[in-house]
Amino acid sequence: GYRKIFESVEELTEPIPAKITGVVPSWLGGSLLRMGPGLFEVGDEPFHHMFDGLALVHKFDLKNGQVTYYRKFIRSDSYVRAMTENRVVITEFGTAAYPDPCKNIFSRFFTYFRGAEVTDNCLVNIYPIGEDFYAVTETNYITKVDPDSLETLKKVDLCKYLSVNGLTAHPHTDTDGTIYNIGNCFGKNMSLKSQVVVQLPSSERLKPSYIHSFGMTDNYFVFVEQPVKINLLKFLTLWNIRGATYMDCFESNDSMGTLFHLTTKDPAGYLSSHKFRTSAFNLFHHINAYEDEGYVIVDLFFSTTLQEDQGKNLVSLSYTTATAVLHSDGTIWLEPEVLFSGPRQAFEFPQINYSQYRGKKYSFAYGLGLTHFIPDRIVKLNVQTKETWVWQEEECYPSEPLFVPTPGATEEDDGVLLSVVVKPGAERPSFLLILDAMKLTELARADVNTIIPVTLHGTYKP
Ligand SMILES: CCCCCCCCCCCCCCCC(=O)OC/C=C(C)/C=C/C=C(C)/C=C/C1=C(C)CCCC1(C)C
Ligand SMILES: [Fe+2]
Repeated sequence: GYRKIFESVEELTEPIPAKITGVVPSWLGGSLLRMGPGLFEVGDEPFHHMFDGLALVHKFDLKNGQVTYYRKFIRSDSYVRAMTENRVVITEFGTAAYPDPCKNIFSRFFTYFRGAEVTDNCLVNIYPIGEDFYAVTETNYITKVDPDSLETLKKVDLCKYLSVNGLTAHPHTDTDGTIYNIGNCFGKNMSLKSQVVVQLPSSERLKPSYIHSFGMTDNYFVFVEQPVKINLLKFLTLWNIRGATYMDCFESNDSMGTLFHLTTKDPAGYLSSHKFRTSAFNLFHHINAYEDEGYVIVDLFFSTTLQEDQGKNLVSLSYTTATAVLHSDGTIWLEPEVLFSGPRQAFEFPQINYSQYRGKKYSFAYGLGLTHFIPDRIVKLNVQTKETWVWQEEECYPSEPLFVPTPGATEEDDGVLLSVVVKPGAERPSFLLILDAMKLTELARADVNTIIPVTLHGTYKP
């Protein structure tokens, strides 16, 4: 059944009404916007990686207890040119584009020397910058989208404002509206066209680490330099080679372990003089980070083999078994406290009550539970007590749950969780699920008569 969420669909010409079961809270008025792949092949050419399909933006509108669903393909260059030429024209993360066989040898020769084009297939996330909404991937191209009509408005090249080769799809928004993000700059000079708060030299100059997200507290940024590396020499040489993709430039450094960098957030940002290290792990998503009693606590999802280290533990916080041991070479070795783990089980795509608890001491993380990489449940985790709650239903494939607080709420988990669930065998095979975030019980579902392919991340626009 889960294969259905990786199959191509058509966009809609107008919003379709959903059939409501249960009661949608009367205060819940707004739009849930989500991004994901929607076309998994072009003509007879398949995309080879599950996150390569062409970007589809989805919207559930909630108003007066009623719900509608709408979706449109983003008119990125990746999409428009694929539709025009009926083949994959721009190389995606794990899918190579081949030169047009109809072009003569001279124009193929010039395409070769112009280099391959960087993808603008913004399927990973959609978030607001001021009043506007941008669909993003991890390259320098972001795409402005009308959140009402879902029309593609314009492609923006961030290289015009910043010296970055790419940046994460997970920026942080501060209480004053400032948006912080982290990107890789492969050249030496950072441009001053936008404010650079802090620069972190890569521990291997020609092999920066892959970064998918970062942590932010009131005063610090947390950057985890993981052993998943982008080999720049491979990147430069492979780029023009037939059949090569971004994925081919990735490699693993088996000896470096993982480095934590702590930097201050003020405009004269500086790096902590301590080097924090731990065993090798692979990281996509930070959950939250905060300061407490002079410590910075960092919660994240990762996969690793844990080690124990001997020495005096510098952590005296009463509520954690995480340790930090000072070594004679001046580095501090970190060992985590495990909040959740299970064989073949993952807890990923984390969300919190972001507007009120980002960077603050908090209790609740919500996420997608996966079994063997198949998303099959929604999980709530109390990161202080390790208590968990689960929502699960037979043959159902949910998406990352977004937390929306009840207006005027005083409790951290007073609100709802919104998740797009696909139930392939059902008469109406997808629904927007609205859960009570406290108990993880169902308040309502809004069934639609179309399959909704996998979505990665999104935003709730009140
Ligand atoms: C929702 C359920 C899905 C089920 C799948 C199971 C997943 C298992 C859990 C894993 C954790 C989730 C990870 C999510 C990762 C994600 O969002 O992936 C999407 C990322 C994309 C499409 C990244 C694209 C990055 C590109 C094109 C980067 C290009 C670059 C380089 C590699 C080096 C040079 C710079 C540049 C051009 C930026
Ligand atoms: Fe992500």
